[in-house]
Amino acid sequence: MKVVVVGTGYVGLVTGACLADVGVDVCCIDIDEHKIEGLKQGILPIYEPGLEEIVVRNYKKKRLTFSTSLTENLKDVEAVFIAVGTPSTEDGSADMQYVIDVACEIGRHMQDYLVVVTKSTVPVGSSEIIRKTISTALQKRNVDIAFDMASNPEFLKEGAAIKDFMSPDRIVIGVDSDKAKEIMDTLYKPFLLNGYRIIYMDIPSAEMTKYAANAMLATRISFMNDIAVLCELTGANINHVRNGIGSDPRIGKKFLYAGTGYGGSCFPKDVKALIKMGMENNHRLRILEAVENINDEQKKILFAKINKYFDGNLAGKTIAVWGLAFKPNTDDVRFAPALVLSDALLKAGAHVRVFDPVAMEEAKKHLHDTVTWCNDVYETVENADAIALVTEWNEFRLPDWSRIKSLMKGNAIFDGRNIYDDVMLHKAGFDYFGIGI
Ligand SMILES: NC(=O)C1=CN([C@@H]2O[C@H](COP(=O)(O)OP(=O)(O)OC[C@H]3O[C@@H](n4cnc5c(N)ncnc54)[C@H](O)[C@@H]3O)[C@@H](O)[C@H]2O)C=CC1
Ligand SMILES: O=C(O)[C@H]1O[C@H](OP(=O)(O)OP(=O)(O)OC[C@H]2O[C@@H](n3ccc(=O)[nH]c3=O)[C@H](O)[C@@H]2O)[C@H](O)[C@@H](O)[C@@H]1O
Repeated sequence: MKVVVVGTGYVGLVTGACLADVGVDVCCIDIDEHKIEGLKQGILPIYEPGLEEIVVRNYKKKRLTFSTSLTENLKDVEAVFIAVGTPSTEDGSADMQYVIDVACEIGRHMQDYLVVVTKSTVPVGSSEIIRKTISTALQKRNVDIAFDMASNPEFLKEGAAIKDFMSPDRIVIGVDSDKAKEIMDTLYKPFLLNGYRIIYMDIPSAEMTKYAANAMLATRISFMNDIAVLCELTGANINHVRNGIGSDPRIGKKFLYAGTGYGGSCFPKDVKALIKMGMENNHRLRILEAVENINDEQKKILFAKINKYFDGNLAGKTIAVWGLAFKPNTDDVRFAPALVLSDALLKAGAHVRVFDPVAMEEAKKHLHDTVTWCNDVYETVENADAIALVTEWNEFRLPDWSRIKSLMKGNAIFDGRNIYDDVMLHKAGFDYFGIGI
């Protein structure tokens, strides 16, 4: 079986590599020549645990190939997965331009029947727009080639993408033809051996399912961040509250962690796009408006705590920032809370010393040059007045606190992810501040 995946980013590369790993003949396409050249040499454009091994193994076996040309790779293909970006436009809606470009290209060059699978996160109705775009291109060529659409939104998490793709909780597929269903069934059967389920539905429902899933998860996070603020004001502890409510199976334990706000390339943009979709349909999604507002506030919370601790006078203070990626196990810094914090600290006149185990190179593209880039946690804390833990990488969990204390000028720790034991740190002589505790 032969498929093409267009867009070789976090989703496209994982999709292509995992399909190749179960025996499918996959060609991954990207317009970024540098990315494609690197991949041919085994250099991955992203950090994702376990991905390199799968990419290299399948490239060597020639089941996985890379190209910048979709045109030359559409022959004998049964499905084309569209996995290009759909970032926010200025008004918050999803930018469909990259997806439409790919649709035009497919219409201009497809030879035989194939299924066009939308894997990018796209607003409801997009598959119809893609279908029309392809049909128009076929009409211009004066050819009559049949094709079907499928919506197959992706639910993987960065940092756990391989496991999420290989053993998914569920695979959602929207189709409106038996032929497309048959092809999607064949492609995904290898991932269903342990009883994992494909949920079939109509195409608009599949498109909406993706947004609703991300919006629900973002809502849980903003809800907990809001309760965390109230915990601090009333003397409760959000960690106990989380344990208390998470034990109710109707609520569940996951995605209840208060922190510095959700970041990443998806929750922020997908919440925005869903709000916009609501407005376009004369329906205000008031819960999501609150979710977004709370998140914007939460991203400022560590700065507010640090600023208060130093009585509003951060000029000349040195702050060590631990973690730059929007979450652990990724180098992705898109909409990362650490960038918001670092910028605010710099603006207030503080010296900012930063370290992240893998996201330093990515962060350099976004962060002001005046931060000091350090090689490890110990270097960041040299003469620091305070530490701000923003990303809960494993290696930040149990550092040598006495060494850290001896290297620091001050003794304040601001724990943006509630990973430290406050009692232990107080005993070790630190002033400790968490979120909602
Ligand atoms: N990052 C994630 O964890 C997840 C992302 N998604 C969705 O998947 C989509 C892709 O997201 P990412 O993989 O993060 O994006 P990304 O930005 O990492 O990768 C997109 C790739 O598409 C390429 N591209 C753009 N236009 C192209 C064209 N015309 N032809 C060929 N390649 C083209 C870009 O050069 C880039 O390499 C988005 O809609 C996103 O919302 C869904 C689930 C998870
Ligand atoms: O559409 C997408 O791109 C993906 O978005 C999220 O995945 P991802 O953004 O990679 O990472 P998450 O683990 O969901 O974390 C997102 C943000 O929420 C924060 N978070 C997460 C969980 C929590 O309890 N509290 C919390 O603040 C994280 O720190 C991070 O900043 C979803 O979890 C995926 O299912 C989805 O496919």
